Amino acid sequence: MEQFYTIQGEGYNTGRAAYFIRLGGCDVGCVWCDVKESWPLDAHPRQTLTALVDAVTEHPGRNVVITGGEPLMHDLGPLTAALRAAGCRTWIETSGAYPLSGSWDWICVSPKKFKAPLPAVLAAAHELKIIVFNKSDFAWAEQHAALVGPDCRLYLQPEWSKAADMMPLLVDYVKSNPQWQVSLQTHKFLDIP
Ligand SMILES: C[S@@+](CC[C@H](N)C(=O)[O-])C[C@H]1O[C@@H](n2cnc3c(N)ncnc32)[C@H](O)[C@@H]1O
Ligand SMILES: Nc1nc2[nH]cc(C(=O)O)c2c(=O)[nH]1
Ligand code: SF4
Ligand SMILES: [Mg+2]
Repeated sequence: MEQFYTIQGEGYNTGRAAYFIRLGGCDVGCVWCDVKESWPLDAHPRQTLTALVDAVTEHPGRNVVITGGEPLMHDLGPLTAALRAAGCRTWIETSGAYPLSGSWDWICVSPKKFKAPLPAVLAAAHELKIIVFNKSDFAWAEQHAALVGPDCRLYLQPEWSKAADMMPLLVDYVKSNPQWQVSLQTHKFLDIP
């Protein structure tokens, strides 16, 4: 759908330069999704792997984030193999609702109520990023934290439109439950893609 070289705004890799490849297609249906234009599967132009990798390597950064839409609706084996062959690190942003494909250096799973994450994807996560939209989401976050591996990093990220209301609760929650960290969508404050 789109591609851009920017700074990873969220989660564990916040602040690192990264090339983003946003793949079209998502049927998860989050009411608050900040990229609903990505939902149609076939509305976006197709590109060859060679063209994509060439575009990535025009920039000095070698971190590549595959996002969407829901990127795991596609078989990501060929894309991640081509990126790794070009010396890139492969990172994914996924809801976990579809089976894992591809080879990954960093897997961020952000599970959704609208379409449950698969246990195997949660088990493979390096990072669990829960979007906090209302106060019931803390208990929901703990249910998912029980399903990830022992070394998985745990993040609570406010839903953008509710951030002002939820931040005080989120701060108190992390102070009381320090296994969790706060993640903010810092690119939105920086006004970059
Ligand atoms: C647009 S999604 C694409 C990847 C994948 N479909 C997913 O949901 O993880 C990228 C990240 O943005 C988060 N996100 C989407 N809309 C948001 C919003 N309104 N506020 C905060 N985070 C949001 C998602 O939870 C996910 O972690
Ligand atoms: N800068 C920046 N960081 C991000 N981290 C996750 C994003 C996404 O939409 O997947 C995103 C994004 O859209 N922009
Ligand atoms: S799973 Fe991701 S892309 Fe799909 S609707 Fe939810 S936030 Fe948007
Ligand atoms: Mg985004």
